[in-house]
Amino acid sequence: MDDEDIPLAVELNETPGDEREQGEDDKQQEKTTVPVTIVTGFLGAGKTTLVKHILTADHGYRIAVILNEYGEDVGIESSFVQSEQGLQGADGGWVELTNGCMCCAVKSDFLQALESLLDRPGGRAFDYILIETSGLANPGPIATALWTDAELESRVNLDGVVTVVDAVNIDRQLHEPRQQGVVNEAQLQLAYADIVVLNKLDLAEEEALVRAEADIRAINSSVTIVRTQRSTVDLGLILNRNGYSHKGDLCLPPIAEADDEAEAGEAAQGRNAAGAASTTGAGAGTATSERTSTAGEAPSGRRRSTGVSCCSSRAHSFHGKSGPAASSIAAAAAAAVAAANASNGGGESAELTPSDSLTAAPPLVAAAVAATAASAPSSASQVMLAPAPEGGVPDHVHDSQVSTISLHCEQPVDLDRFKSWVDHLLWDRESRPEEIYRMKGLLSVAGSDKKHMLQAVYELYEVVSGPEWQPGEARATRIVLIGRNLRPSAVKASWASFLEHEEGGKELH
Ligand SMILES: Nc1nc2c(ncn2[C@@H]2O[C@H](COP(=O)(O)OP(=O)(O)OP(=O)(O)O)[C@@H](O)[C@H]2O)c(=O)[nH]1
Repeated sequence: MDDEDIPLAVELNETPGDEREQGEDDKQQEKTTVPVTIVTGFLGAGKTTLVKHILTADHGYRIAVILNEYGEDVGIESSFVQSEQGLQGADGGWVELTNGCMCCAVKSDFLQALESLLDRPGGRAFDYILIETSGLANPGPIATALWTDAELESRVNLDGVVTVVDAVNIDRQLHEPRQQGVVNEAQLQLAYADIVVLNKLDLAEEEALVRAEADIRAINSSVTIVRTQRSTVDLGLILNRNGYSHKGDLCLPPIAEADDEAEAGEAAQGRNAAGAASTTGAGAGTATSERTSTAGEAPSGRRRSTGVSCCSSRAHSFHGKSGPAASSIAAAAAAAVAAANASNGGGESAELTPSDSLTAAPPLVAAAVAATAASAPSSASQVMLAPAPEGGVPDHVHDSQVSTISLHCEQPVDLDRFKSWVDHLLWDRESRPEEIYRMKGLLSVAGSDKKHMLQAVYELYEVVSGPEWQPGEARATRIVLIGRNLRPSAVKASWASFLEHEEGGKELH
């Protein structure tokens, strides 16, 4: 034997009989079950872009995709996915795409969608399942459920967790402190990752990419990281990883087995999908957006404010604390983070308190969408979002909470005016408390028969035109905003004022 060869402690052909039988049983079971990959990642990282890539790539699989959609507005993005892929007919929420793949958009109940998929008449006419979580979701509960639900487990096998990371924004996302007892979701998503797709290479400097990789490894040192643009990843790296094929020898942090924890996770999942996943600590966020009236052009042709500074700070470590009521899922994430702490040895950064991230959900701020048109201003000069009143955030928004606001109108919008409205909303932030993480919208644009899609991630946004509206399809504009310190009345008032000047009067929902 060459000196450099590492001797094997156990010869490969010496596997004891029992173990071999067990291994064969496992393999047999895997053959008869359908692999499931969970695609997670923070808001706007590129999860849906990855799903679209998978749905259109030449892999020969018939893939069923369960897409997450925000709160009340199921359908904004899936409407585009379906139109791009060709719609063949809907069945119980499931839509068959022309390439043999299927997709279904749900608000939060992934497991119910999974069951409905597995129970479809005609059997399992697909050989792979993808589940895309909400950008604010902790992927732990769904991973846990796939492991612990006996009924499901006999029909599917968890193949892996793919976490998509926005290379431009990961720094601020990871270092946003949360209220005591709540784990930052971006950190959890990394803690559970088997593979990280470090996306948006075209927008990030090499230095930022290296920093991002170091931060990712500080949380999850064993994860594989692949750099991508437009989430275009070699599918061999993310599908059929068999990451969980040897039970009891997980490459993930250990996952809870108790039913009650799965239920707690379900609650958390629903809460997240409803758009009010967590509360955050005061003063959170390192995002900086200088006030500017000049739009710059991002490399992709997107609009962004010229004064935006991304990836401005680098924290050197995370401080894990475990608490008495720690769920094992939270503890698992904490363990991953704590391991990073140990290796980093301290330093200044956000406080992380992972002890009870899955305990009682905070009050849903989504209810804030109940703000009424009565608060709408009457003059065009008030289209702008008002600054925060003296003394900080108004009382109807709890400080630092993440929430969702939905906007809607029936009449077509003027595209240029709409963009000006978005410019203002995202860029003119001086003295306003709102921090908008994400916007998505399906637009009905005046003078166009095509659907338009608004996509915004922090300050960067684009509006792209897509397929034509189908005959009989209700043309309307729907927008969702997710962010922190959102003041529904101010946002709704701004929207109402924008609509007031659109032809056909205004309509506010
Ligand atoms: N420039 C650039 N834009 C990208 C890249 N990947 C995705 N995007 C854009 O980023 C925006 C968000 O992408 P999505 O795939 O919708 O992100 P997501 O993670 O599904 O977002 P949520 O569902 O809101 O959490 C879209 O406008 C994409 O076109 C990339 O590599 N480069």
